[in-house]
Amino acid sequence: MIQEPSRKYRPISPVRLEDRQWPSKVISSPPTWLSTDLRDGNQALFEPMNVERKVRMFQELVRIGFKEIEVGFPSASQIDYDFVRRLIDEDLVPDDVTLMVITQSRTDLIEKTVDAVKGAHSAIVHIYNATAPVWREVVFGMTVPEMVAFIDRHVRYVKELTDARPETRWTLQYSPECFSMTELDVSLQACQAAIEAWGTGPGRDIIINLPTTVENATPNVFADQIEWMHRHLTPREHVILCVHPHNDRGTGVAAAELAMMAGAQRVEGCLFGNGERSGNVDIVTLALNLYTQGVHPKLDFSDINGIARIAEECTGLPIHPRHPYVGDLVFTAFSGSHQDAIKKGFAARDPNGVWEVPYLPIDPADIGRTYDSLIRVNSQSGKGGITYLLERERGIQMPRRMQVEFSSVVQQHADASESEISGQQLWTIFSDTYLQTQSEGATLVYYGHRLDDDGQSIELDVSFRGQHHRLSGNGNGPIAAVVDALGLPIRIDHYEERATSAGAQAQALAIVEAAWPGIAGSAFGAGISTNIVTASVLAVVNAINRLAARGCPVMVEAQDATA
Ligand SMILES: CC(=O)SCCNC(=O)CCNC(=O)[C@H](O)C(C)(C)COP(=O)(O)OP(=O)(O)OC[C@H]1O[C@@H](n2cnc3c(N)ncnc32)[C@H](O)[C@@H]1OP(=O)(O)O
Ligand SMILES: CC(C)C(=O)C(=O)O
Ligand SMILES: [Mg+2]
Repeated sequence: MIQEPSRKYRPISPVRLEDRQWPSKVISSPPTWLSTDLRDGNQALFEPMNVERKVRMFQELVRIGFKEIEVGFPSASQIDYDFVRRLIDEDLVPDDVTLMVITQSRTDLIEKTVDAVKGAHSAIVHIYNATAPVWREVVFGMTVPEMVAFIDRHVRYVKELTDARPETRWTLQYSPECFSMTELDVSLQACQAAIEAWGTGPGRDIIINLPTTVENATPNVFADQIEWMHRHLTPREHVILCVHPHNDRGTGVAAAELAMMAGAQRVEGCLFGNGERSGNVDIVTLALNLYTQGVHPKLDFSDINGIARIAEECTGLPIHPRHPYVGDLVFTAFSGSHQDAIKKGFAARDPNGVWEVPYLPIDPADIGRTYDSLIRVNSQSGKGGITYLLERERGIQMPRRMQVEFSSVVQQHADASESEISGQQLWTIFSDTYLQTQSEGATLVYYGHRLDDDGQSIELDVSFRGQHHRLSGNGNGPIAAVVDALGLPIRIDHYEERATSAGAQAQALAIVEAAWPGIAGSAFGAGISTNIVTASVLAVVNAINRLAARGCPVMVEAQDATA
């Protein structure tokens, strides 16, 4: 990089528009969408689509709900020409869908283009020429008046050819390529030339398409340019004002949104931002941005993953995991405070109310995404996410203090492994920590019990240090009876039991927090069984084993030793 980029790069001049209106406008209805996946998108691929892939993409675009689709540059390539013919000849174009075909302003190419859509019920012929100073001077060698005459001549030629084919409903689209780099008065002259040559008026609309062929300014400048054109184009009521943003500065979506606020009625772009260089504007993001503001985009992204897979297959380009709305990770929170807030948001959610789940701009279910990957665990995660995942995967609900304790155990594993902890690994850690507690030399092992009918006295079979013991105890419930039978000075600070699944074969999860007088802190233990008393006994035994691991002097005295 050079030290003084101002020697090499020029900032764009701001538009003099003191009374600009767009900043206080709100987008309340969707634009007309045009997909250029099969043209601008296609001309940007390592390997352009063959006819089969184009048909597949076309059918997907129709399914999504696009009513205007730019299908190619038929005068430039035989594949494009054959593809357009196939759509028409095989009657693959629904009645409410209009094909658009692009051509340079050259008579031979215009002829072939109009010919390519022969027999279509409706068609848009898209004609363009670059209008910005460098192109005028370097590429075309034309003055502004010469360029205006050039546009007039070629639009009249399109009109002549299309007027001769009244069986098709024709619309003209004119694009001053590189509009955002062109002086506004020159763009206006170019567009007015096209508007007049086309005979625009009642029953004969024209689409004026204003591109950021190469995005070159902040989106507010583009919005000013659009509002300026919106105010000056005439007859405005017969002009469909369209924008075609690219994404060279990474602000294609913002440019399109501000342009809609500034008067654009139609937007051209590609699925997932495919397109030349850094892409055309991403129509999926734009549409779902509208949706999350309560405006239905009139495009259907209910199965966004399915659409993504087809787009990837047709273009050969993978979608980034962080791509808005569709990326594999965009509904995933790894970080602790986000996980905590999402978990609480879901718990507090009114299924029929307004969507207000923290950190989730959209309900993933609305676009066919599951809640499965919402929360994933790594070293950045906290108790909220960990407990959410365990509850979702295994139906395990932990009391708050146990959540705190368990999250630090998981944290150690995540730090040590330096990788993500899956739901299965989380379960293994939970199980090793609370269900299969083993401690050197002093491990209690549960073998069985018999509880009397009123649930107040128990006979317990355990082994300790290799010796089997049959112990008996009494209490005002099974837990108290177990503690009594063991004859240990433990205090039960917390006990809870709940089913981890529904149905007759449901497993009960018992959780016990036990403390040993004189030893700081407490220990949790858990037990899982289809029998609720077994689950409770296991939970007590596991809590004791964890206390023993901390140095509590556990000793089980035989009352009635068995062989
Ligand atoms: C920003 C965009 O996305 S615009 C779309 C761009 N897409 C494409 O160009 C893909 C398809 N294009 C092609 O395959 C080829 O350009 C073709 C087949 C159309 C034409 O090929 P060629 O006749 O060999 O011309 P070439 O590609 O070199 O184009 C340059 C010529 O076209 C002229 N030209 C460029 N754009 C235009 C235009 N919009 N209208 C009229 N002439 C134009 C140039 O001035 C140059 O003319 P010159 O030869 O007299 O100097
Ligand atoms: C042909 C035009 C509209 C284009 O694709 C562009 O300028 O980006
Ligand atoms: Mg383009």
